[in-house]
Amino acid sequence: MQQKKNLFNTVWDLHKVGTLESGQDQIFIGLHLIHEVTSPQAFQMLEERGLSVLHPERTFATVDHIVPTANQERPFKDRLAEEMMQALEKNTEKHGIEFFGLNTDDQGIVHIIGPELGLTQPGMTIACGDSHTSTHGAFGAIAFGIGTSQIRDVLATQTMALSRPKVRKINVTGSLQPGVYAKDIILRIIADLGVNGGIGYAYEYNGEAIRQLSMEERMTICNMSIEGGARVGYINPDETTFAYLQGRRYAPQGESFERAKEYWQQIASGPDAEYDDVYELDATSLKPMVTWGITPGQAIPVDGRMPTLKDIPQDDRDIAEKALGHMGFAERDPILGKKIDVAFIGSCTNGRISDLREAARLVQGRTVAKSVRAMVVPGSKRVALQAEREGLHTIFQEAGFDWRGAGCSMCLAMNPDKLEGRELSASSSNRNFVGRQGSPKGRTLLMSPAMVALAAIEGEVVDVRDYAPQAVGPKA
Ligand SMILES: CC(C)[C@H](C(=O)O)[C@@H](O)C(=O)O
Ligand code: SF4
Repeated sequence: MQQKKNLFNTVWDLHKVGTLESGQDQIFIGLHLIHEVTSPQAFQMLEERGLSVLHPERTFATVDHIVPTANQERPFKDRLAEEMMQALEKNTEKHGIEFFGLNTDDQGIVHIIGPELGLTQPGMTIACGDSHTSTHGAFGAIAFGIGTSQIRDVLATQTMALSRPKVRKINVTGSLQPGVYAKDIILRIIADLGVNGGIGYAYEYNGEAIRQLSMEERMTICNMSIEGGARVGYINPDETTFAYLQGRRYAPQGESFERAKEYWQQIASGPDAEYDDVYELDATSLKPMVTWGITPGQAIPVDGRMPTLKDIPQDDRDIAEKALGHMGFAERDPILGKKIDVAFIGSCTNGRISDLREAARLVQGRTVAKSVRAMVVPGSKRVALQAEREGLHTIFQEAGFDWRGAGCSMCLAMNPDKLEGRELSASSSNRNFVGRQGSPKGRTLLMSPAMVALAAIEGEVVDVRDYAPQAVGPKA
């Protein structure tokens, strides 16, 4: 392995089958994950051409987006949801693809269960018909969100055509202060570089602050790469990665684990690896971040104020004006103290066990404000079961949160969980687009799950650093 190559280029070159006439590379895909929303049309395309799935043993399916989180009785009340579910059941059965359905403990949001099951491993190429596939990069895999025709290509050939992106190293130095989390790192990066700043790039997150993060925190960061325009985001594998993977169902076992580990160590970017661009960020100076607008890049520190339109570069001014209009906020408004109606803890960004533990710790012994509808939706069945073993569900329920079944839920409201009217929600998810949480007039403030938990209690945006600051801190 060449010392100067970064992980991205090493893994790309190892999976390159050839160069196509178009100039794109044909890349072998080691792991293909599918869900109910984007796969039915791809299977239909195979059908129309009389093709079969080339490597069903490299393809795994789950159901997440349309899953009702309260009543999961079949048939689902929503006819379209039931159709999507049936299509996935039929397609996986017909092609011999493993399906982690609602009747198993393995079901959950695709980006949560891949890592949980040890399917996601360093050095892999991973594809899934879902933009947040970048999450899997947290393990030192290169993982691409793909569209329907690419799902078809991967099903039929286990390869797809891709143009090689450039690689930007995002070097996060220092250490996070108490009350500042992985979510705040990525919201800051997107605010700084812009929602389009990463187009044409893969982001390598590196530096002391990243090395200190747990795997779950690393996933939060890689998950939102796509919100910054980078289709791929990754972190070099290290001892934290290996410890997480050891013993997981699909991870190599025993001696093969040791061999794999040696290999995984070799592919990591070396100290003199080269990049197309480098961006520096100091973690020590970061504060809890909250979005005030309608793109994940429109975020400010919790003690900050919304921008003045004339100070915003022309390119961003129109969307900022639209954002203030939609949100019903004014220039220079503080974000602190904004009254919320709904609190949502969940999603593939922040619906893992460590997120729930931290939220529960802050909620314990407190009560949700009367004006707030609050819910916790574990990202997977396994997260739900673990939380229940630890009694977290009781803490949430006693405080007045709704404790739900696993799925995407109000992250995008393709199920019955939706905002109503102009409701303002504090949400641990990744997108605050207009209408994202199910109501065209609905409004979303993105923040860390700890901040959502406290907003639920107080009925308004508060600063997590003001709550038992000595006890608040990044998760171990
Ligand atoms: C439904 C799916 C295609 C979509 C995505 O690609 O990300 C969804 O998961 C989302 O978060 O908006
Ligand atoms: S939780 Fe949200 S972002 Fe993640 S896959 Fe589901 S809908 Fe997409």
